[in-house]
Amino acid sequence: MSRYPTLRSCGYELDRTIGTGGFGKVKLATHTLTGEKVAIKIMDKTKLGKDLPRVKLEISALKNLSHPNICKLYQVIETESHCYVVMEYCSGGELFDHIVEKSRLSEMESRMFFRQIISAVSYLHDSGYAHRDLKPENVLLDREQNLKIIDFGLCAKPQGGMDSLLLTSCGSPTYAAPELIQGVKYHGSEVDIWSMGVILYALLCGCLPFESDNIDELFKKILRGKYIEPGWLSSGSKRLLRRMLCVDPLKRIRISELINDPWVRLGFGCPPSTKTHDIDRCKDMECLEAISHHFEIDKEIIWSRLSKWKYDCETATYLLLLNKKKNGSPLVLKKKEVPNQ
Ligand SMILES: O=C(Nc1ccc2c(c1)CCNCC2)c1ccc(-c2cn[nH]c2)cc1OCc1ccccc1
Repeated sequence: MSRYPTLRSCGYELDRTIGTGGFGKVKLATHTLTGEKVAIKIMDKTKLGKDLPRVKLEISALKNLSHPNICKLYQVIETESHCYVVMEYCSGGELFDHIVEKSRLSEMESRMFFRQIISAVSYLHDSGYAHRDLKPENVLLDREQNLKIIDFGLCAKPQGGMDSLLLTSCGSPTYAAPELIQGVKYHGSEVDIWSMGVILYALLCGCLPFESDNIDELFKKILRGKYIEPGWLSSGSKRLLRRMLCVDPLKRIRISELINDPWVRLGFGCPPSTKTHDIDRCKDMECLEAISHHFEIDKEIIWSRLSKWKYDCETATYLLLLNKKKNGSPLVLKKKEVPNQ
């Protein structure tokens, strides 16, 4: 008997566990109706304690965000004891493991990944959010090596907009900006730029710019902002890293400059895409037709419910059908097996 009967009754067949963290675990699963694979974050609410607000924050942020490089939310299922968050399947695993596997990436491969991060973070900031915990472990890859940012449990949506200051010291020290670890007021967008600089360094160098087993030593290194520039770095890479890993947030490169930086545009001739029209929020008649046919309900009635974006089983089915369409798979919904009498 499945340990999570709720998920089975909500139309998911669970597979193995692929990640565990402070929040709980992540299991692979298949959405029965569409046959699409998903990742389900399973959290025991009774054990979350102080982390419960982080989970709520991540869910509310993900409900407002729709971008090709941000891990998609499909459905949220809550019971008395558990919270299940059904997410996009990212079978390429962590960017971190990809870097370790190749020891370091070429400048062009680094640029290919880094442009996707710029695209996602630019969209995130334009939507009024700061991630505040950007690190290679929070960047996954899908099977086509498209990059997906995860874990918005520390993101912030400053009340007064992105120009207002934050104070909470959070995130992983290794990737945290000087002003964040100093406990002074900071701009969320500026700390994200610093963390992106640490990620770019990891991509190009295969190691981290600031490391120490001793937290005080680590803080000193970050506050000094001095790091090794390996001989293989091009002058363009070195210049960009210096502009991102700039201790003074006022002198640090801004996302608007980053988008148009010559290193970022090299070989592409254009800046990374910044605007994303919410393809997932568009009314797709083929997907609506497939759902309408399967449930024998009028398309307009289905759309009137879907357009409330409740992230329930109907939202999941619609978004996963959009996925199937994007992958060129037939838009067929599986008939529910009638248990043998
Ligand atoms: O689909 C996900 N992961 C995933 C799926 C398939 C495979 C692998 C990995 C690699 C291992 N070999 C098998 C293939 C996957 C999707 C979303 C999320 C997720 C979204 N918000 N939070 C977590 C987590 C996921 O992962 C587990 C994990 C990966 C890195 C840190 C922590 C957990």
